[in-house]
Amino acid sequence: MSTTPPPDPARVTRVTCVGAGVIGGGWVAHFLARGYDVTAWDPAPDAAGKLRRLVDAAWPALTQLGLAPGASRDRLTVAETLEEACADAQFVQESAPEKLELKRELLAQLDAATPAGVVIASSTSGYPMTDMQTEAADPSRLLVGHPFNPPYLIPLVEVVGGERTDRSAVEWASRFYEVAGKSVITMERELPGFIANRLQEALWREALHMVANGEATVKEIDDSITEGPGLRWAFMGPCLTFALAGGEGGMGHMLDHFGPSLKSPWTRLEAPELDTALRDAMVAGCEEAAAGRSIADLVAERDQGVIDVLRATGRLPKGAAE
Ligand SMILES: NC(=O)C1=CN([C@@H]2O[C@H](COP(=O)(O)OP(=O)(O)OC[C@H]3O[C@@H](n4cnc5c(N)ncnc54)[C@H](O)[C@@H]3O)[C@@H](O)[C@H]2O)C=CC1
Ligand SMILES: C[N+](C)(C)CC(=O)CC(=O)[O-]
Repeated sequence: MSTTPPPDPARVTRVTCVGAGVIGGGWVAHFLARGYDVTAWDPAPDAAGKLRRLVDAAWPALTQLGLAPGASRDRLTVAETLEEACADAQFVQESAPEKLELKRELLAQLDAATPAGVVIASSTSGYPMTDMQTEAADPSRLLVGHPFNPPYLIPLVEVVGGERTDRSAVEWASRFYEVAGKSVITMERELPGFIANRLQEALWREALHMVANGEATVKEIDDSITEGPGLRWAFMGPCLTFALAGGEGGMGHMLDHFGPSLKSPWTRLEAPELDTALRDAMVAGCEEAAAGRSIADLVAERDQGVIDVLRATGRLPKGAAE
């Protein structure tokens, strides 16, 4: 780790976001709404216009949630080069495409361009930092800060370092994200898919299986969650809700009762083949489930839904309009 200490997490005013697609753009919107100066860089020729459209689409939801004092879309700068974007960064969030080689090279470039001691986080949805920090001169400040879509509304960030990450960088990032309004899980060790994606992957694998085998439609799969367990999961996780399935006997009775019958589903599950037929069936199923709503309509519907759930469960950020 560099001997230059990073700034106090509570005193950070400038954040750099590298990669400005769905997630990078979502991070930009989040940090702007929390009152930071944000510099973004993305190599795509149309990146600036796309980013500003994404921030504009997110702003009504963020305004409804309550903006931090001084928060403004005017505090976004789109840099011409990666070096310019990182030159005076106090924190860097990388959200480039999920390709291991690209991440390795990009993180090394970011490390070279960012002031010593400043922490650099990757939004990767699954690569362990140990596999991504191989090319950087100072891997000790590189870590994963895995967000959930959209980062400007879903509170969770999973923070985890790699084998060559300094523990102090992990602690710094966890504290910084908390100050920036996120809900943080700091993981002690690397797990493929971290915690939440590992769970989502199990669900997703079975959804694809059912569509591939013609056992359920996309709409039935989605309705089975939104009309069923999803209602509970917004405020009580899968373990505690299943403890209630054991009645007064709680989790002990639940496991004694249902454990033996779960052995078969736990052991028969395999990865489905993601062939063209399955890809096309998923795309057609989602179009049918969208029932004429555009992606922009669905984004607005999702954003309002998340805000309503946060409000209903008493988790609106401080200062949000009731
Ligand atoms: N889409 C999602 O729901 C989530 C994605 N993530 C992670 O976030 C990261 C970004 O994913 P998305 O935003 O979905 O992808 P995206 O495809 O929407 O955006 C990626 C952006 O990176 C830019 N880019 C391409 N090469 C680059 C480079 N060398 N340096 C910097 N930027 C570059 C592209 O122009 C594009 O704007 C990935 O690591 C992904 O795993 C994490 C959580 C959720
Ligand atoms: C689809 N995804 C694996 C990239 C999703 C995530 O990583 C988290 C999320 O937003 O659910």
